[in-house]
Amino acid sequence: MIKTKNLKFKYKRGNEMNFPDLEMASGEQMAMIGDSGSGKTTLLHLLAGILSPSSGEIVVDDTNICKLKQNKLDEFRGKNFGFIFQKHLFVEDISMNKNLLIAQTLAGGSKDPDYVSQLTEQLGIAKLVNKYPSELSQGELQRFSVARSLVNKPLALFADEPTSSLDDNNCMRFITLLQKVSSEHKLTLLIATHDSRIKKQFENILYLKPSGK
Ligand SMILES: Nc1ncnc2c1ncn2[C@@H]1O[C@H](COP(=O)(O)OP(=O)(O)OP(=O)(O)O)[C@@H](O)[C@H]1O
Repeated sequence: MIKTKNLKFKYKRGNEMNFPDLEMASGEQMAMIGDSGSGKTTLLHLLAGILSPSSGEIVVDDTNICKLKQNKLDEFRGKNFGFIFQKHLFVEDISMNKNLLIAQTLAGGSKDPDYVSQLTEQLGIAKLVNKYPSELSQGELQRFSVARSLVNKPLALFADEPTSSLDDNNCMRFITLLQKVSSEHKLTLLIATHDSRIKKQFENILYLKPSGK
């Protein structure tokens, strides 16, 4: 469960943003829609504990993450959240398999090659694990991004504009993949987007108005 209350945030040189309260049950899927500048990335970063709110609460299951000290917050984030961004950044001079394995150790856990194999099988990229990032297509890298977001068995997956550079077919294919992964792994899924094609794929939508109000 992810729940926010009276969340406010202000960048050093910006206006205060007020965010609508959010409540997502475990495994729920939601799209966050808003124009450019409405605060989608900011809200995702607040939920993920990358930014701290100026006031308000963010509760994930029984933990108010705003009250965690930095090292505990980093640990909580690594264990419980997966991220997918528009650009898929991987370490260029190691194989995809190693990229996935370091994502496990960076989050403070130990390497679990069996789970990595299981995920790459499930996502149809098992044959590509010994390739390097520069040898893969954007679509393949995107699947590896999904694999990487799942390697630590998170509770929630946050995706920031994951489809804005995709054509219609690939957009729908990717959203369907994220929804399938979310259902199979019982992951809470929140996708931030201004891509109107995504809207009809979700029953639950959080609308952000400019400046978060
Ligand atoms: N580091 C920063 N310092 C100051 N203002 C910022 C910073 N990052 C974002 N902003 C401002 O905060 C507001 C919300 O930005 P945010 O990136 O969250 O919006 P968004 O809805 O994700 O936009 P987009 O769809 O264009 O990615 C915008 O007005 C933006 O200019």
